[in-house]
Amino acid sequence: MPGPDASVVWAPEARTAPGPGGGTTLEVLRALESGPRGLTEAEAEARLTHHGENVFAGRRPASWPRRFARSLRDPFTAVLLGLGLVSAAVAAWGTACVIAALVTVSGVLRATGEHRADRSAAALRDLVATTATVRRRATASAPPTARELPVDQLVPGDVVLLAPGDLVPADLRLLRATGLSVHEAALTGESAPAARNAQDPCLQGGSVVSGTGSGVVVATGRDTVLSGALPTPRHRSAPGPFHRSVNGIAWTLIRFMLLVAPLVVIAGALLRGRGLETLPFAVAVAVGLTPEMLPVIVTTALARGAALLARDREVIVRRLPALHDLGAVDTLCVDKTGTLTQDRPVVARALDADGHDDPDVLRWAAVNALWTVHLAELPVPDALDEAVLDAAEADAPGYEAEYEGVDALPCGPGRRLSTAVVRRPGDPRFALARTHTLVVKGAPEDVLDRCALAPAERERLVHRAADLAADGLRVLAVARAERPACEGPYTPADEHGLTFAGFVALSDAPAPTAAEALAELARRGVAVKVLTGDHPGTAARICRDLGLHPGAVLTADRLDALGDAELVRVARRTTVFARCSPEHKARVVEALRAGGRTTGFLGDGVNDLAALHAADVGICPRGGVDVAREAADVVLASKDLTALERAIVVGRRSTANIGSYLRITLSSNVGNVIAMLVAGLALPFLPMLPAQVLTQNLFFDAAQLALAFDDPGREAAARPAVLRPRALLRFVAGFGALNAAADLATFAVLALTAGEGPFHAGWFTENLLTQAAVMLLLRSGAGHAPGPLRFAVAGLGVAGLLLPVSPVGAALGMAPLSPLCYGLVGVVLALYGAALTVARRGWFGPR
Ligand SMILES: Nc1ncnc2c1ncn2[C@@H]1O[C@H](COP(=O)(O)OP(=O)(O)OP(=O)(O)O)[C@@H](O)[C@H]1O
Repeated sequence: MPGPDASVVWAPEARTAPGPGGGTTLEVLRALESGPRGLTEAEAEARLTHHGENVFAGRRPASWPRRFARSLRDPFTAVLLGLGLVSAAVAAWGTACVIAALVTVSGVLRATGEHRADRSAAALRDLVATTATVRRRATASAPPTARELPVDQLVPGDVVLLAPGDLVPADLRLLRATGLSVHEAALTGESAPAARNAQDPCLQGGSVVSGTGSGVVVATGRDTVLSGALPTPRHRSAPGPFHRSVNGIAWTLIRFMLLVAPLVVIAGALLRGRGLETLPFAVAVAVGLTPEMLPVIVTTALARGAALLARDREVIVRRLPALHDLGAVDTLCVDKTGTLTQDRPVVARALDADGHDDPDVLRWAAVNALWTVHLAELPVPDALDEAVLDAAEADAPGYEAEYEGVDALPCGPGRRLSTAVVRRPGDPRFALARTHTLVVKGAPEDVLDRCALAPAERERLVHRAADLAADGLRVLAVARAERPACEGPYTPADEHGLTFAGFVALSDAPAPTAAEALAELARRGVAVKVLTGDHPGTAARICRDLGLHPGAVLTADRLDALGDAELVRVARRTTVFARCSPEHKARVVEALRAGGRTTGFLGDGVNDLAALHAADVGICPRGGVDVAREAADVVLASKDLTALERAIVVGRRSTANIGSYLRITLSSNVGNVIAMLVAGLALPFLPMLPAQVLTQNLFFDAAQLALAFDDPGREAAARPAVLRPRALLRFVAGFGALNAAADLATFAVLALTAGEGPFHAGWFTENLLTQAAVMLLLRSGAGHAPGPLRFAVAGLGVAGLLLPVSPVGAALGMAPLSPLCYGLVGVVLALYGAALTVARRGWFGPR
């Protein structure tokens, strides 16, 4: 039997298939002027200057002009531009110019906002920047040391060490590999991980699923295969809740606008015998409907929320829309270990098959832990192994010297046991003549399945494990087998016919803030589901201790028996899912989403990757493995539910402000449009000239930017916040009708008391003042409006009163109003304000 390094090969002469750095490994190293000991710091620095940073081409932030150009592709802007072209075609230059101004202002604001948001997001991303373990030397003669380095600092020739959960940071040629398997879905679309051996190429973008290895960097940055193959990083294909809502609203409005413009022209022609001269007015009416500031408000509100969360560095939002989606989350899936518990397990008992304390069981568990940690070269020992080793140091001293390791089969995604193959120390020349001992520890069901046991005895032991688990203990079964020493590496097929040794039970105390955070999440309408790899009994007990009613626990084997449709129903009412593999976690998340739940998933391991991708919002603690952090939309400073709950609140508040904007702008705009359509047909002249409509629109838009800075009040964070197109349209229909009534009353009053010029002025004033009132009364917040909002509302009012009597007003075709008209408009406004207050109470309830 070969020694511990049986599967480790460094074969410099071996030839490989073409790939990064063709030729033998030795040739590659020579060409790169490097070696297995890595570069010196000075060499690396010089290469960094020469090759530039190792930044993935698809991740470079877009430039400002590109962002501006992209903002023109937004559906609203496209419609505005279309309307501008129609105006220019009929030589309505005033309308065309104002539309051009609107498009430019909204595009500049949006591009600038996004640019700034992206810059600060990039700075935040740096806080969670992925690092690689690189082997470098201080000087040519110094010994190599492994250290963590931000991935962008890697250069060709660097020697990188790989471990489970690492992202392959650049294109590599592998020098060593121990049971290394790499997932390269981003490159190959292949969902199963592929085994990688020494000399193989290993491409940037892959993620290490299991095993360890080292490789020399052959290409970085733009030169990697991934940069050449994929211009943009892979992301979820289905739109998230945010895009679904915004798209729904946008398309309803666009359909309405496209209907309104021709309707105005046709109605004008049929009822008033007007010709194409109504077209600019029709265009202005359609423009009046457009919430063209929506992208700007969205970016500002979300960027502000994200900045707020990042201030104390507790939560980092990697994709702005994810903040909205976080506020929309109504179901949060978490694991148990490290989230509900502290992940500091301590051995509580070691028992034999009859339930008597037995230090021998601990000793075997420690032999297993010591040699799996050692031989599998795990970057950090698993917490369970560490606990076993700590306990054995005190209670079973001297176990380290009794055996030496031969091979190890560690735990991995979906594998709930570990095996160490050991032998008595001695002269390795006689190794073949002697025996090897397989020492296995792991989940009781999995270990007992591999033991030679009568069914009744197996059943008895399963129950004993369940009893321990019901006390909230984590339970590991320990077993072993003596085998004649053999050649070749051991495989899971060797794990059979074992002799059961006993159980090690470990306690893991609940996380101190978990109970409070769970209660707070429940109060805020978030259903928490626990998806754990652990025993159902342990999970249920921890949940109960934390005040989370576990109900009937669904174990993975029962989950497997359910069809997709059935799982949708069962997942909704189940709180704890136990013995989950990575696939089970992803399947549960998908079932919850299919059942209409907006689902967040908190996970930090390689095991969690599929579920992080499947969720509406993937959440990972900063200490999670690289691949999990890269897959996550939101990164937490620690695996802390309290910080997550705070982030949900901020997400909801941002959404509430976006909702305020949509409610206010749409109900006011729809009211205006209805009134203008009716008045346009009833009056011998156009109720407002196109330039007047567009000017008031410009003022209203500018003022509404302040809504991104509103305080939406406590109510806004009480329930999951989603922009629901239907509810919004109901609101807009009701409040739009009220607004139209106020406008029509103003028309009636002005038509009876004023000529065309004062009529326009009267309506302009009334319009801006009603809009100011709507901003104050229809916002989400109930308390005092914050400074920016008060300032914007006051500005709108002042513009409404002063502009018509100023030279600008005259240039726009307005003439001053008589005091009587002011008085009458004032009465209409007072009545509107009162009606709005009553209607608001009806909609929002008393506040
Ligand atoms: N180092 C280990 N040695 C032996 N068995 C292990 C080891 N680590 C985990 N296991 C077994 O695998 C099971 C699943 O582990 P996994 O890491 O998937 O989930 P977990 O840590 O128990 O729970 P959670 O999913 O809530 O984090 C454990 O309950 C345990 O039985």
